[in-house]
Amino acid sequence: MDYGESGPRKGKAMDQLVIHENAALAIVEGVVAKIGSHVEAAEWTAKTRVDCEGKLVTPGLIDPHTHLVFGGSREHEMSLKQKGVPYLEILKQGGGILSTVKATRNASEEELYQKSTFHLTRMLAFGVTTVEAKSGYGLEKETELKQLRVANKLNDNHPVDLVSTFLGAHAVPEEYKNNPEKFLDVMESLLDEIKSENLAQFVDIFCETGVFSIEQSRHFLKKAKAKGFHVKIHADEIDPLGGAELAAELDAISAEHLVGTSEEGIKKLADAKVIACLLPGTCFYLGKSSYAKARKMIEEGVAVTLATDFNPGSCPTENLQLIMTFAAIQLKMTAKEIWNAVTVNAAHAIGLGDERGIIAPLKQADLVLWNATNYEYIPYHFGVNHVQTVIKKGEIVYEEGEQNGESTLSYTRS
Ligand SMILES: N=CN[C@@H](CCC(=O)O)C(=O)O
Ligand SMILES: [Zn+2]
Repeated sequence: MDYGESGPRKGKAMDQLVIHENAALAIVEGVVAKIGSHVEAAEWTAKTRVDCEGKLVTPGLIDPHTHLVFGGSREHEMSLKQKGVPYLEILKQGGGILSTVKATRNASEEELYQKSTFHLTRMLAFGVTTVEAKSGYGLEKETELKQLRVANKLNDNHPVDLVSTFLGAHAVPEEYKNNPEKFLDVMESLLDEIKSENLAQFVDIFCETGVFSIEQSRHFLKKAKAKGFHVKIHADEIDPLGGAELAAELDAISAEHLVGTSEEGIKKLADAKVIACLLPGTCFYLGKSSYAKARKMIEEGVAVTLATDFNPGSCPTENLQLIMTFAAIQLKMTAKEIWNAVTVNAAHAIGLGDERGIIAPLKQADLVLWNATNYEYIPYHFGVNHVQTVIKKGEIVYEEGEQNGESTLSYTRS
């Protein structure tokens, strides 16, 4: 991808932050109008003032990889995992993704909408103001479109903005288990309708042993590109098949997981300017001992972003702050690299880098006021929520509650 001059941060630039001390900012009509000192701000006229004294304020967090809309849950898989049954074996036996497919097919659009609202509101409480949401638990026309419609409706009604990704190629359903190519043809046949109704901005595929091969993924994603979609790939998550190399070949906007990616694959990602979307929460939850080689990626000049991968199987958490800690401990990323990963680079990974992800004049006023004095504190003190206030397009949409230490949550959208 060509991002021009103001693209994602990479290499040494990933380890730099612009920090304004004792600063104030003015918001007009949902965008940042100016940044000045708190002394200057005393002269500004404002309808509403938010006191941030002594506190950290950052851009709203952006979660660029989630599977937000799904039916059911998979807590019954925990004991299988504990017995050492591998993730792909559970899938092969008709569980895993396929069990969520059954629950999602059986859920009404309204049920999915209510359930996704609950998860999305929790993400907002953790400081997330923009989310990417994938389909992929339908694996048939009706349910895939149902999932995408739910995500689009959430984008219309919920304060958090959503971008949608069509992941119809997430697994081979039982009906096509002996003919995955035919199944991909069916998913390909949905692309025109998805495009014309603007139901998704991206197309993704799970390129993995026992799911879709490199050849099948190349064929499918080329068709999506020909229809005008940007593409993403679940690449090298379990087995190093060469998904990163394919992402580079296809000029994907991002490649996801990349746990087993080779050094050659990393170089190709850097050359092709594919953003590496790393998901350390998934490695943690699958009990893996190896994680994506973030240090090597940053050294080679790959722009890295981080996401929850929120889904009912391999990473059931809405908490992007927790992922920031995993990135520090397991990926050895610095606090500055982590903040760039979950803000500006995440925005670029979902095509919104021009308008959000940093605090600067004319950028969308999506902000988080933290119960912390400095940016290093958030990945350091883990497992709790540090958010005090979330501002979305200049409006307060979440405030930590004061009663009994519990959070209260309010959101309206004008
Ligand atoms: N690996 C493929 N898809 C998801 C998991 C989906 C699931 O297990 O339900 C992922 O990115 O980890
Ligand atoms: Zn995923």
